[in-house]
Amino acid sequence: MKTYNYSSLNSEDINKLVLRNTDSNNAIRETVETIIDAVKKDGDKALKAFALKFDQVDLPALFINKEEIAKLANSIEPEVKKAIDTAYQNIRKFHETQKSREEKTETTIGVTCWRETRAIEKVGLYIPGGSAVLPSTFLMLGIPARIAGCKEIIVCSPPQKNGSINGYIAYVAQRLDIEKVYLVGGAQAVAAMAYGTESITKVDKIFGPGNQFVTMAKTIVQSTSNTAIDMPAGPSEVLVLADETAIPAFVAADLLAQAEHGADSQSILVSTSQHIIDAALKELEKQIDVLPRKEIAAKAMANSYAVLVKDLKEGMLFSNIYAPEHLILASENWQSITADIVNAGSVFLGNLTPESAGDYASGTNHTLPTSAYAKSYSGVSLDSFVKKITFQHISQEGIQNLGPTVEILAEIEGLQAHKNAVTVRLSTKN
Ligand SMILES: NC(=O)c1ccc[n+]([C@@H]2O[C@H](COP(=O)([O-])OP(=O)(O)OC[C@H]3O[C@@H](n4cnc5c(N)ncnc54)[C@H](O)[C@@H]3O)[C@@H](O)[C@H]2O)c1
Ligand SMILES: N[C@H](CO)Cc1c[nH]c[nH+]1
Ligand SMILES: [Zn+2]
Repeated sequence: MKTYNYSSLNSEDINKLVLRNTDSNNAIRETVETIIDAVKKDGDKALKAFALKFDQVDLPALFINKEEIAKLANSIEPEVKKAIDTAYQNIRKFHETQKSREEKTETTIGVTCWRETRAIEKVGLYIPGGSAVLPSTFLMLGIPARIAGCKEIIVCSPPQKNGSINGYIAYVAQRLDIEKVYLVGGAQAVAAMAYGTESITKVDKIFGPGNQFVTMAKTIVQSTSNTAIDMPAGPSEVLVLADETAIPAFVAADLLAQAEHGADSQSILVSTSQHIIDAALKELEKQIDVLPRKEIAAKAMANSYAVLVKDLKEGMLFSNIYAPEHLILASENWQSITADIVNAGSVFLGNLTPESAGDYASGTNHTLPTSAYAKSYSGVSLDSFVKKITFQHISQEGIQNLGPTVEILAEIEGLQAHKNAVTVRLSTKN
């Protein structure tokens, strides 16, 4: 892994360094556009053809129904059920705290304004299942969707080689009371949920992470259909900011945890200490050797780097430009620097807080913005599944009070009909 010295980098170097290798990938865009067009034209037939092409599965049916879900869910080990239940409870507890109720405000005499929350009616959840099946992502998306009260929840996940879903996905589906899981992956799943097919309902908003094909498809459909997306949540990434109080074995483990997601993942180490960088890289060589997904992790690490900085403040400057999906503060001094965090999807504080805890079971959501989108997007939360509608009521006293102001403003914009809508009320006493 290459090490850069922050003091010898100019701003152009830094801007190049923080670019993800997934950015502006025209080949992927072309592939995805072709897939979207085929789904729009041929619906379910295209979905089956893509399952054969990309997942090597000849699907007799496009979905697994409730009875099949129950059978598969029954087959899983009791200790896994217990672990899923624990994660479910913690994620539910944290997301329940996000329910908010806003006060009504009288902005001026007789004029009352407020907002009310309504669930998005139809949502589509994408559960990745290419190189690893992620039931944890199903929990992260399904729990807030249920708390919000979404009426229809469509779930798509790539078919496994046996043309089904695994028992862990089925158990989560059962816990969330999901009727069907569609055996559709990749860009074609996103297109199906954005445009609808014979068997998949068009949804109002699509949620979920995925590989470059999934993320590109989400980016395209949000501007070509009236279906919204949560955010671009692509290949996983982590930035570990470590000082001399970091523990090299922990740092190495955290870098590898995100690297094993995919060859296009990225793990960045920023440290105030050359000794910590050297020791963490040595540890990494040891730890990577025993990983079942070591080839994938090695490719991701080849696409990663370290940066030597003079202190935590300088490290945070770099981190804010990189805007990582996950930021780990591997330091006993983490309290001294949290106020400087501006851009990050989710933050893990101190040497004993592994990022994996947030991936699975601490309670926070693991569906997070990647590729520097943490500069402008938040991760998935209860808010992602609701809309906030504004309301207002104006009384007799209120229209007399506010009306003249509206009349003047409408006048200067040359919008006479707007002005009249007030004037007719001012002249009519109820
Ligand atoms: N940002 C987040 O919050 C977050 C959370 C979890 C996972 N992730 C990321 O999600 C990703 C999951 O990726 P994955 O590949 O394992 O699963 P995936 O489900 O996203 O993608 C698998 C699908 O991709 C399609 N595909 C594969 N090769 C293709 C090709 N050549 N052309 C067109 N389509 C093709 C297939 O339809 C396949 O079913 C990883 O990169 C992981 O890092 C991100
Ligand atoms: N780290 C991923 C988000 O980038 C989420 C995940 C799911 N399973 C394990 N990890
Ligand atoms: Zn992970």
